[in-house]
Amino acid sequence: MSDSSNAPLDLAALRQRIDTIDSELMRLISERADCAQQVAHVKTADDPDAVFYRPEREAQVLRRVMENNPGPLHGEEMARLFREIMSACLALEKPIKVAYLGPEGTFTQQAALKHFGHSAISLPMAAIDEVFREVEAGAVNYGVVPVENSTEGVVNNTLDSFMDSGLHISGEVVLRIHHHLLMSSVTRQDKISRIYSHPQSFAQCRKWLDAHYPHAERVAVSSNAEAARLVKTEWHSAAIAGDMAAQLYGLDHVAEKIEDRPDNSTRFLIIGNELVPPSGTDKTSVVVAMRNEPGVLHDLLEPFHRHRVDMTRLETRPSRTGAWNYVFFIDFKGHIDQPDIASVLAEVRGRAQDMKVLGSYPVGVL
Ligand SMILES: C=C(O[C@@H]1C=C(C(=O)O)C=C[C@H]1O)C(=O)O
Repeated sequence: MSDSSNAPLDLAALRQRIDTIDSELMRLISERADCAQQVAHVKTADDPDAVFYRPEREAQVLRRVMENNPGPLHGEEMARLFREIMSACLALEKPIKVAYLGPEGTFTQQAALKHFGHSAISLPMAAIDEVFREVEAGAVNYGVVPVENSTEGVVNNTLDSFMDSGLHISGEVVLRIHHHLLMSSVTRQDKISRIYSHPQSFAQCRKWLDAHYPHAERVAVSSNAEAARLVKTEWHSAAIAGDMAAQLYGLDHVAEKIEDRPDNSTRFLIIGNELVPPSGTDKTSVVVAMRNEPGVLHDLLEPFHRHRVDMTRLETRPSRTGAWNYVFFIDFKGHIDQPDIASVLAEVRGRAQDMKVLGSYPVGVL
């Protein structure tokens, strides 16, 4: 390495090796795409209306990639590459159509692309219930909606939409949420007196704002992407939004990663029409209605405890109909096809006024 006269020769040799590897990679990816196409033909031979996309199979592929990854690339990075290869392979048959809580540039769009890859067609919707409606109407294959944030808690609109819907959960995706203070080319950085953002983002950056912009007016808008759009024309305004919105509207960073908690993350759900077979590492979500009587919470939780089922979340929502007094949203590890899970659910159903399985789905891989 000390002999610098060798460097150009080494560089040329290395580049030649990379070119050879790329050709081989291309041949292998094409062979894989050809295989995936053949799988699609097998599926349609059995059933002309077969869905090509298989969430449980994709989760297995990605888990295998992460387990077998030899490095030096990080496992998640390698899985992201395979995520895109699978997405492109699937799109050869028919690109998957996904509705998400818009507008363009939201974290929900970022979650949709993280889950389905960039070959999916993603369509922005104005509200969470519109995402549900679009999937129910069959206009899209899947929907993506936020369900909980590690700092701010549950997204009530999403839980409420499940109460009225027959849709199932077919997946989850967790996204690290980084907020930035952004300005446009017309903003005068020393004169920022108004900051636009979504109320959840303001809440997630409250301490930072109190410390750095205590006197700026905080204007709540319907999404971070909308906030980013607004600052394009206002010289005294800035926006709090994420990378996607910053890129979409060509904004510059005044300050990066201003969220109060470094582990700030949001969990999104994928909603669709089908129940998903087991992938090996799954989660189940149910909604249970109980009478408003003493001891109901204990009655509800006791079977989970006795069967040693690992509960990952419990949310309570007030019922919106007279018949449902208390509504609990419960997430736990396992799949409804497993006998132990089936017996817990049978017991819970016996104690509840009503119970609906929202879905069993692969634990988020990426
Ligand atoms: C190829 C298949 O169909 C689709 C494509 C996949 C892939 O490219 O690996 C995986 C699952 C499906 O979404 C399959 O079911 O195996």
